[in-house]
Amino acid sequence: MFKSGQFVADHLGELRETQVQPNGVDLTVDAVFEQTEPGRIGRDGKTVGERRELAPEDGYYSLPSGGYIVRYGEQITIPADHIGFLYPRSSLLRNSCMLDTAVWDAGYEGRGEGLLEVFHEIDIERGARIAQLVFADAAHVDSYDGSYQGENL
Ligand SMILES: O=c1ccn([C@H]2C[C@H](O)[C@@H](COP(=O)(O)OP(=O)(O)OP(=O)(O)O)O2)c(=O)[nH]1
Repeated sequence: MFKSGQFVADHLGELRETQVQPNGVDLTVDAVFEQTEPGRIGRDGKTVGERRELAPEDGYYSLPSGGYIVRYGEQITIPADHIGFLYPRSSLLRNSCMLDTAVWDAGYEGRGEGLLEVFHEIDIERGARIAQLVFADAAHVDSYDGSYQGENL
């Protein structure tokens, strides 16, 4: 079963009232990066490629078509017995953009990241809402203890 937006809000850091939605919590964009060097994914390990942080102009990121890594502004905790899913705000889709996300594991804590795909140039204000995080009940073996634990805190 999916949880209410208020339940999700109770597991996040400081939020604006407008971020709490009926079924989840809207996440904001805190930083945008462009990858500059290749990463590497092997059978036993991985590295994340170098990236450079973009500077907003007058508070806005003007993004030409391409792929960007975004860091969310909220401090996230995925509680035990739950799993998190993140969806793009539909206004992104309606503007020819997409946010790609992975599984948010029980026990994860941090300020996570996602891949913003821009198919048509868009202006996004730093701090604007771009995604919605929802929680569902989930059975799990152990809790998240990977290399991204505690990231960006
Ligand atoms: O879109 C997403 C999805 C998840 N996460 C966070 C929460 C998740 O629990 C953690 C690790 O994700 P995953 O398990 O997919 O990472 P991995 O590539 O398997 O690395 P590791 O084995 O170090 O965890 O990253 C994000 O920041 N963005």
